[in-house]
Amino acid sequence: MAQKCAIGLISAVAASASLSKSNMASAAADGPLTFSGFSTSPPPQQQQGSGKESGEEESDAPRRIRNDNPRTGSDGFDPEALERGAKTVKGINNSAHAKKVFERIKTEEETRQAEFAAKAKEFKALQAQAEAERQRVVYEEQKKLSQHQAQTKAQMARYEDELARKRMQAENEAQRTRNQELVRMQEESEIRREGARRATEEEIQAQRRQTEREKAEIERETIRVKAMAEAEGRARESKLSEDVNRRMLVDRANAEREKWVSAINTTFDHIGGGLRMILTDQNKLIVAVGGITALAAGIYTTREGAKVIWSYVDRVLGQPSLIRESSRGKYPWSGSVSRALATLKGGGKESASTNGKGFGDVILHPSLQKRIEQLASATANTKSHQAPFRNMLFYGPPGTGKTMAARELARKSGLDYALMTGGDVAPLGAQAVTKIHQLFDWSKKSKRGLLLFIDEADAFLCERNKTYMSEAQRSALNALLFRTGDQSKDIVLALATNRPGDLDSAVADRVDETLEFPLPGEEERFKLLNLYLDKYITKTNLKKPGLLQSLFKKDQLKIEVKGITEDLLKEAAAKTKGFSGREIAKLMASVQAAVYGSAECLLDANLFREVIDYKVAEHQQRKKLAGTDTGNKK
Ligand SMILES: Nc1ncnc2c1ncn2[C@@H]1O[C@H](COP(=O)(O)OP(=O)(O)OP(=O)(O)O)[C@@H](O)[C@H]1O
Repeated sequence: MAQKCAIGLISAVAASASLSKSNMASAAADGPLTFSGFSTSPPPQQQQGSGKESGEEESDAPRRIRNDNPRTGSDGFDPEALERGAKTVKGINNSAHAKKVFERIKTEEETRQAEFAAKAKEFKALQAQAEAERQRVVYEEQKKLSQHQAQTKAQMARYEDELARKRMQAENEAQRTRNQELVRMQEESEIRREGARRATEEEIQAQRRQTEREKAEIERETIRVKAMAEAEGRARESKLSEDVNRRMLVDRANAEREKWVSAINTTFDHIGGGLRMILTDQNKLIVAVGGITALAAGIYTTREGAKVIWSYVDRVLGQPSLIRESSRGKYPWSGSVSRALATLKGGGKESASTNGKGFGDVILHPSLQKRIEQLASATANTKSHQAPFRNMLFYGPPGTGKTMAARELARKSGLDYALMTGGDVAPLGAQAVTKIHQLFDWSKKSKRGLLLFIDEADAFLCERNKTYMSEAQRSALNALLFRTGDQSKDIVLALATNRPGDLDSAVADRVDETLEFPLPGEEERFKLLNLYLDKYITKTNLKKPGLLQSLFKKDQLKIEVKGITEDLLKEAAAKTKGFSGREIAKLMASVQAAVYGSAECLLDANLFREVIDYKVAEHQQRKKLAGTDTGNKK
């Protein structure tokens, strides 16, 4: 029995020990270790803080009795618990169901052990979970940290980039400012250099101009002196030859006079004898007086009758007085006579200017020339188709070839042409209207059709309400407007003016084609210079002297031409900018005069240049004067 009891006690102690062990394990997990079963002196705060645990233990373990006065030995061991255990064991031992109790206790103990194992497992799972959680948190923290670090790094990079950009901008700005400063300095130095260059150039040019002016002055003076000397020489020469001629003439006249005196004396001797015979015979006297009277009356009557008949013929068939020039000639037959003479002269061949090809001696801009040619062929076709003619207006500066072009147009179109000047109408006064009608009647008689060219048309056909226009002039204009009211199949009206704006609006309304004649361009000036060089210099050498010239005058001077090249003519064409065709023709006439004025009758490059320069200076001067004039008028 005692043995059993001991065993029970031992197992109780073991159970307590195992309980204490499991308690220790749980306490290790939960917090500070509690040893409620065999606690010697539990710390007061632990007892207070673990109230619930002690409560739980109260429900699970046998109830413990509070010992306020523990009997502890010198070594600190309190045997009371052991005693209590022994008592309990004794109680259990005394019980009839001790075995059952033990078994129950064992079962409970096993259950509790299992529970503890489950709890430990659960605890381990929780611990693993907590570990995983901790790891996740650590990972997240690390992730956040790395993100933060990456952000910081990116910010740092951005900031550095920003700084670098700003630094670069600042550097660029500084560089640009430096460059601008440099450019400004360069520009200033360039301007200074340019100013100095210009000043030098202007000085050189002024000097050159001064030299040229002096040279031109000297040249002009030389030409003047030369011309004067030449003129003086010629005058002296002609005076000498005049004296010789006069003497010869006097001798010849004396001889003639003597011849005539002797002839008259002989005649008078005969007449005196005859008269004496008549006067002595009365019958003969009567016959002689009657015969002489009848002869005088016959002569007078014939002369007066012829005058009357001629004036009638002239009025009916003759050319109106307003016409200055005409291809028809003064009388209807004179056109064909002159044409026949021309044919005979030319041996049946037509000259280059009248052969229908080319454009005669008129040099025009190619486009204008083409237009005139087209107009000529259109006019020719108009006539052949019996359609009405188209009137034309030529306008442009003076001396640009308007009249010449009108003549060529008429020639090419196969029409007759007649030329009148607007300025001739005003002096006719009250006669003007009759003359205009006469002119149109005469024009209508042309079988080939007639191109009536009115030069300086603005003098006659200007605006009708101008105050200075006379009544006669207004009537003449009205007469012309009346005659040109309808489109004509006989007359082409070609008007030429330098001031197209002055024409009466009714006149402008009658115009179908308007052609502008501008000043010749460089190419045209070159051609004009060539043409007039040919006309005034080269061809004069080929001209045969006339009969009178060969009888009475000494041999014509031959002009020698040296060094007048195409380049020289081109140079002259460039210099003569602003010259009209007429001015160029006159310029070449001046060249001819200068050649005749020279001792050797030689035209070389120097003389040619001299005259050109002189004429160009003259032209500039004239233009300047005209400018001042117009300025003053304004
Ligand atoms: N285009 C030209 N081609 C050849 N010679 C010309 C030309 N223009 C003018 N001339 C010369 O000038 C002279 C005058 O020409 P024209 O009478 O045709 O001029 P215009 O224009 O009718 O002048 P204006 O308006 O003064 O009457 C001609 O005789 C000729 O020597």
